Amino acid sequence: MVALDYPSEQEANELLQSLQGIPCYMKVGMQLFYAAGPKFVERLKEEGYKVFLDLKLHDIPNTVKGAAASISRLGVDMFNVHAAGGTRMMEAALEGAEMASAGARPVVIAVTQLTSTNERMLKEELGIGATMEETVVRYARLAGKAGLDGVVASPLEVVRIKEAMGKPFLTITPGIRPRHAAAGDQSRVMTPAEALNTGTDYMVIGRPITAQADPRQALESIIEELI
Ligand SMILES: O=c1ccn([C@@H]2O[C@H](COP(=O)(O)O)[C@@H](O)[C@H]2O)c(=O)[nH]1
Repeated sequence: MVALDYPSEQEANELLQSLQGIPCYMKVGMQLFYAAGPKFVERLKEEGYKVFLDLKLHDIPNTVKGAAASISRLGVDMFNVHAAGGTRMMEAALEGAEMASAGARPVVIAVTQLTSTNERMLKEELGIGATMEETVVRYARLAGKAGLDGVVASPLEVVRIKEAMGKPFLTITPGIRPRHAAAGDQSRVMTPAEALNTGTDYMVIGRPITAQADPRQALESIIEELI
């Protein structure tokens, strides 16, 4: 999955042009969605892209249900909520998605702990006494209980999530960094090859592709590393 983190539709278009013909999911996050709006998402779908709308819903259940319905009407393939919203909120997301989709609803997943969070932040800032792995697995269990299809986590937690939830429960993993790439604000990272070995279902990759002088070449070299 390529993270289209751009401030405008025009810049996203340039990236789409440069990656033409390479089959990958396009992830639209808050930056681009708030700039380009639902129309851009609809256009991606019309052009045949698989779309993950990464808006990380987190609100009271009734509001999330409505937002999930609006998102589902855009025809996206996947969207997410924060597991920290609790099981009732996650169930409401699913209800909204089902209500708005005739037949196949989008895949609905939950963010566990952001991949920018490290163990120190977990303990000292968030006041969570459990380890990162325990916390992520706890959120994965909540998401599974609510009927969601999977979670967003770092590749470091995939093996434990799959052990706890079974293989069909999806893992979507940002925090992917090729060996010489800067980690930036990401704390829990793995290389693409290491992440593949964990059995993750989808890798989300942004700046190691989008911030490079030649994004196509950057993506091709990541794919080569994986085959
Ligand atoms: O825990 C999370 C949840 C979402 N993300 C998103 O993934 C991409 C990662 O981009 P990079 O440039 O490869 O760091 C970005 O859109 C985040 O919003 C995440 O990183 N961690």
